Amino acid sequence: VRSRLSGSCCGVSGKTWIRPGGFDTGLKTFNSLTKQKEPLILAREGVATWYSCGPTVYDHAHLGHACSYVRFDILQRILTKMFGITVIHAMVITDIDDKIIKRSWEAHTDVTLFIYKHVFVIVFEVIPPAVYLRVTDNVHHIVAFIERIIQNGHAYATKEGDVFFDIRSIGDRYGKFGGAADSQGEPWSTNKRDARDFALWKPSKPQEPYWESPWGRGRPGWHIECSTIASCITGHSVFGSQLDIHSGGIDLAFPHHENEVAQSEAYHQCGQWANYFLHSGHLHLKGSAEKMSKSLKNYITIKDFLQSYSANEFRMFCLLAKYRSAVDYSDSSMSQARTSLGTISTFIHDAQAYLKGQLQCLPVQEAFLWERLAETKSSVVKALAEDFDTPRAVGALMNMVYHGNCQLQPVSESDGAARSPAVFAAMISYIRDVLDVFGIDLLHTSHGGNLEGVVEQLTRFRSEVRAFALARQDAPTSGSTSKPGLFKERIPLLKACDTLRDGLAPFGVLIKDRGATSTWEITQGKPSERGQSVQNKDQETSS
Ligand SMILES: Nc1ncnc2c1ncn2[C@@H]1O[C@H](COP(=O)(O)OP(=O)(O)OP(=O)(O)O)[C@@H](O)[C@H]1O
Ligand SMILES: [Zn+2]
Repeated sequence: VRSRLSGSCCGVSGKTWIRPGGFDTGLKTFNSLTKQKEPLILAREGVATWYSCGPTVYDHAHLGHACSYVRFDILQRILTKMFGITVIHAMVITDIDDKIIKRSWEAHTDVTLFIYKHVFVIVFEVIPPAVYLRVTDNVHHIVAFIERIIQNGHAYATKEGDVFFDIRSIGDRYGKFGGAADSQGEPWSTNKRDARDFALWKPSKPQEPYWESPWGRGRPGWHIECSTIASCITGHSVFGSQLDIHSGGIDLAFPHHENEVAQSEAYHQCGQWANYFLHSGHLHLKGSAEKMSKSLKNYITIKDFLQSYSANEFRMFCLLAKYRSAVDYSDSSMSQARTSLGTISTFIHDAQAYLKGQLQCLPVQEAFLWERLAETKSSVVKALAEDFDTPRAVGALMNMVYHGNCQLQPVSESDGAARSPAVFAAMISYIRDVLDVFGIDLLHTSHGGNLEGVVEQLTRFRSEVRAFALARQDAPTSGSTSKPGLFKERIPLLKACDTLRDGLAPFGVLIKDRGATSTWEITQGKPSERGQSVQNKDQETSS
């Protein structure tokens, strides 16, 4: 039940988090500002304003970046598709900073946006933000933002053309993310009033790109772009002085988010700018204490990853750990993700075969399965409402799949036993809905859209040939010594059917012969593994 709560964030001193006024979503989320789970209360009913610091990826995008974007994409999809909350997501594209300048600015300004759109949005199907905003398109707003902070008494210009944020001016409000209040964020400059003061504006060196400003030619500091762009775009207030959710990797909490908060609250003269900070844990190579990172050169590129696994499998890998926790990347964790997806996919295909009457089964405990479905639905919602607990939600789904599988006990002759197609149809639909919330599309394969139709036709043809080859000879006439059995001359046809089945397995097409009928599915694993699993499991017609 959503309710209007009273409360105000302005005029607050110190680091105390103020429960926002607005609409209680009924969800709980871990807030880095309080280091505990809090009720998620939004300023406007059914709408979440969400700002995320954009990528700073200039060359090889690595799996750590994908981990961060896919995890937050999953969270946003849950809010939207499970809880009906419209997410307004704005993202800044950093197209000017020290690293870009070093790499020849002109050539690299749009690389980050290109990578984001092509790698994360297209390959990993991350929903793009409502707006991407380039820093270089917004420098005049950044200048105006800094001017206001100076007017409000929270920043100062030096004669060298720097502008620094004045940390002492906000007293004990600096250090909202805890533990880092004494750290020295940027290199010491004799022009600073306090070692912790950080640059809002930097004078440009010769040969560097620059913009005109009241403090001379220069360019924005690192943190100011986010505060400005989240707060006001083209003269209008986008999120205004209040933002519901701000997200980023845990490495960004200090100093970046700390400084964003200081600047924004100094600009808006409010005590609480962003109400919730969501930080995701890092991706590590298994056994490594360090996160996967460009500078440590301990990364796996997206290109290399896609040689072995699919984007769907990576999403499942992300779902199997909580978004806040650090995760280990390894072949075994990826194979766990692959197995989970494979189990779901096989169940869907088997249940479909049952629906079509291709799979004859023992009578099903239908009421029991309806109960499992209802229980799963409520467990999934509960898990996701509790700080987006995706591993628990996937666990509930897998449990339902397990029970569904247990009830699909194939028999060669059904003898007209009662059938329960509706409950299986409902389970399939529900699984698809949940996977859709998570952004996983089981039908989506790299083979292109027509493969399903081709496999269907091929399997049908093969089934007819097999049925013909499996036909039994008439019972021998009395006095004859020969037994009824297969027509000898048709055995090569049966062998050809086996060869076709085994030959398609390495391409991810898994045909299963079930008595006289056959079912098929398209699997998503690596060719070698798919081949193996088929060889091991399914040799019944050759025997
Ligand atoms: N290993 C990782 N796991 C999860 N998120 C990551 C990882 N590495 C980077 N990110 C996230 O990706 C975004 C871009 O990070 P960044 O460009 O700093 O990557 P990086 O490889 O760590 O680079 P550098 O080594 O130069 O710091 C940030 O939001 C950051 O939190
Ligand atoms: Zn930022």
